[in-house]
Amino acid sequence: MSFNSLCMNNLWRSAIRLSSNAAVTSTRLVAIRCKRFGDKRGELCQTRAHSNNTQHVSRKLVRNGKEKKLVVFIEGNIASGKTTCLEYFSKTSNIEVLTEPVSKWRNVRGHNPLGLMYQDPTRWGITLQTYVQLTMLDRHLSTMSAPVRMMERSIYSAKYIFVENLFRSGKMPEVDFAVLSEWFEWITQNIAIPVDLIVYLQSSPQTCHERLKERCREEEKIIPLEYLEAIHQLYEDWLIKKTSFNVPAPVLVIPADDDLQKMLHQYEENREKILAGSNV
Ligand SMILES: Nc1ncnc2c1ncn2[C@@H]1O[C@H](COP(=O)(O)OP(=O)(O)O)[C@@H](O)[C@H]1O
Ligand SMILES: Nc1ccn([C@H]2C[C@H](O)[C@@H](COP(=O)(O)O)O2)c(=O)n1
Repeated sequence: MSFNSLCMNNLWRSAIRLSSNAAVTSTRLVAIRCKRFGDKRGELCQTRAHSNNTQHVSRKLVRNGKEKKLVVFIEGNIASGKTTCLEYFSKTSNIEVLTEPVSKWRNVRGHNPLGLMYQDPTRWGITLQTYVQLTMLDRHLSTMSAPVRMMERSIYSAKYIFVENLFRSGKMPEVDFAVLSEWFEWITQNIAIPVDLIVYLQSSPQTCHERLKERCREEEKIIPLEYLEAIHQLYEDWLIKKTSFNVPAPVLVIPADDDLQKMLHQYEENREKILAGSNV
């Protein structure tokens, strides 16, 4: 038996010994280690780590006949209505909602990297995006407290949309982009980021601009329509055309230009699909 196989066997054995309460955390740790050992069988590792009664069913895991937890990312442009959507679903029992940690981005030990980035993206883009990457990873790896997790954006959109936009628009130096890319690649190659479905709130940049002005977040007052158009295009290429970057889960598109009442109706219509982690 090779050294790697020996280590993998020991890891599985110790993971199975862990209590079921620690299942999510242990799955994560084992998945991380599987990747570190160059093992491509991340899903198999997860299955074995859960328990002897675990079986793998399509993209989901079931344990003792019960469905494993489901993770849904809510993606979309700035002010497209992601937080409002999450607030709506947070009223449902059994759904855990994680909003973006914007308050951290506005205040890290008394500094405001979000505000600094909008004032001078070339100087502070790397600072904000490094912190976004860390705080999003922390969100992804936190222990789930409900069967369904709905999470605002992801480490993927941070890189594929926001970092990419800074770089393409000439506002991020090549060296900063290279360092962030190395970090991102290391993280995504070594750590399993659970996701079952991406819900894309597809709104026009004009609608977002109106809503952004209405929300009136101090740091965002200087955002022009062109910025939202660039973010929109990157989202479309990633999640609709699927021509730019890897899409880590099926995508459910919800048109998001309608007024609040109609949007709530649409969320209700899509509730079953979302809770099933399905885009059909
Ligand atoms: N369907 C809607 N129609 C009109 N205004 C909306 C709608 N959804 C959200 N808003 C408002 O638009 C602003 C941005 O919404 P928010 O949910 O914070 O967006 P995001 O989280 O995507 O940035 C908020 O002031 C919110 O009250
Ligand atoms: N990787 C990221 C993620 C978000 N931002 C900015 C965009 C907004 O000003 C703010 C929060 O976004 P919202 O939830 O309102 O869509 O953070 C960024 O610059 N980089």
